[in-house]
Amino acid sequence: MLTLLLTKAIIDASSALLVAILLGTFLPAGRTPSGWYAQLEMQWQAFAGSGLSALPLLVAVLVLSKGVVAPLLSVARSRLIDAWTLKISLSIFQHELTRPAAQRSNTTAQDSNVAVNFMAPRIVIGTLLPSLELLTETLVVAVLLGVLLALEPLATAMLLGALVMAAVGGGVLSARLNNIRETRRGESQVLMQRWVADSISCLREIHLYGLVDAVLERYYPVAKGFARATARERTLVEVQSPIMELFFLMMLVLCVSVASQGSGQTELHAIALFSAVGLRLLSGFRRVLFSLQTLHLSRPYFEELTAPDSASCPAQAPAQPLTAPTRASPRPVLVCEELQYSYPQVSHAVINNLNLSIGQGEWVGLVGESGVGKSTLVDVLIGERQPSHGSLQWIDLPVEHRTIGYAASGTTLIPGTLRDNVTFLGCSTEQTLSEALAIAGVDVLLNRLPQGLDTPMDAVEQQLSSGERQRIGLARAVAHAQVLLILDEATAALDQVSESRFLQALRAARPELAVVLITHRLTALRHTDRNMLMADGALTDFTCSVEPDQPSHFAERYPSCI
Ligand SMILES: Nc1ncnc2c1ncn2[C@@H]1O[C@H](COP(=O)(O)OP(=O)(O)OP(=O)(O)O)[C@@H](O)[C@H]1O
Repeated sequence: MLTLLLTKAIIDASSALLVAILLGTFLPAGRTPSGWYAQLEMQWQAFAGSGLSALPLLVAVLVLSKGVVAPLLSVARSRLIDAWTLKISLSIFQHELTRPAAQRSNTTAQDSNVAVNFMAPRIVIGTLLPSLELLTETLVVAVLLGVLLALEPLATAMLLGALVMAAVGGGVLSARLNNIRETRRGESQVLMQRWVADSISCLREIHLYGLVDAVLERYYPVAKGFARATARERTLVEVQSPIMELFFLMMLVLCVSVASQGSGQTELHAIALFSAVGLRLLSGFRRVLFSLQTLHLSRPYFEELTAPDSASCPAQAPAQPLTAPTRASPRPVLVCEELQYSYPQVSHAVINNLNLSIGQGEWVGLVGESGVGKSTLVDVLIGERQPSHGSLQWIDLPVEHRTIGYAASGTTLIPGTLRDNVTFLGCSTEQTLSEALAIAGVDVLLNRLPQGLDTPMDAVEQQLSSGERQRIGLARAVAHAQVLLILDEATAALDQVSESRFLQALRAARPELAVVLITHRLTALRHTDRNMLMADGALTDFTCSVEPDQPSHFAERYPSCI
């Protein structure tokens, strides 16, 4: 990259000199013979032969370098940026996907965290590149300018005239290019942002179902499209820049040649030389400012990237040794003993001395006041958070987390079809898929969709009710659950009859499945085998005879749970 930039800077600087020489050829014959330009001209004649006119050659070299070579170098540079953007984007996304919950900030997917990550590739590219450019271009321009300033004083309204003309022409060109790039880049930008935001909203599912690689694979073409669009945008800008400079220089040539006719001035060539190099200086300053701006913008992101805890993901905790089950019947699949968990920077433990055993096919209801720690417990159960104390043992499970299905109250739909959203980039069989759809009651929605399972969700997402959306989330969880299904207020958007139907259908179709049902709704507890109440970080057995028409018992005892 540095070589490319240096080559381009040298081409630009040489072009400026070439223009100055070209301008010299238009000047009146009465220029000072001892002047530096006359000396230069003599040397050229000695080198090229007196009969050979330098003019066509100089014009050809100038047009070739500014009009062809410089844009080509810009295209090559954009290709490199393309590769960088893609690589940085993927690594940031992978980092975000694999970072343990404890290291994640509290911001949600829609918040600045994602926005910062999304902006990162552009910020990084926009920072590194101008910094390198500064290095090469300001060096060349500063040297040239120093020499020319020593030779001649500043002058001329002609330069201003040329600048005005270039600015007007450039404004028109920029407006047209802006329109083109805005529409092309906008699409991939929206899709990429959506992928990152949605994936971060679904992190629990992605981790549980072991889908980090699958998500990255799907994200790859999106990121590639974005990288290409970004590179294309930069290419347009970069190609525009030398063309604009050429335009400006041509204007300058015109102005000087017209003004010098019969004027008798002898040093116009110096003005021209100064102007040509001055142009480079102007663009150099512009890039210095741009670089400073982007460095300023990107500083918070670099600080986050270089923070000690973001360097890498710690290795997954080794599997706990299997011990004898503590309950004989039903056969336990999960046993937790004396679990403890505190959030960083929070003094009290959200989970404190918590014991829980879940048997195969057993349904456990989990109730408790809002904010008591139910979702935190789920995070600990599914391995998103590591307990600070106690043991958590999965019995006889070869791959401990991929056998758990999980659904929460909110369902994030990922870009793709309904099928993609239920299989969730995994490889569920048609039978598992249709069974999950039927249990969750998505089959009704399915009949309404124009392309059935292959209907792109983008097209119909706005038309889905919150209950229909939740059914898709439930189907996703059921399709992935093999041993345990965790429903964290996952039926809250369904009416009670629909919720009851779903739970009955689930029990009938998947009797082997253990279920943890977290709910604030009393009637759901009719479907569980036993219930636990969470309070002060621990669980206590909770028995209540809950009838649909007699909710008062539970409500009176624990009014805040309803
Ligand atoms: N990332 C976090 N950092 C610090 N504290 C947190 C974090 N996430 C949750 N908490 C706090 O931990 C406690 C338990 O939160 P949790 O979401 O587990 O409760 P909950 O029982 O699931 O609540 P609800 O029924 O409202 O969903 C709350 O006091 C909450 O403010």
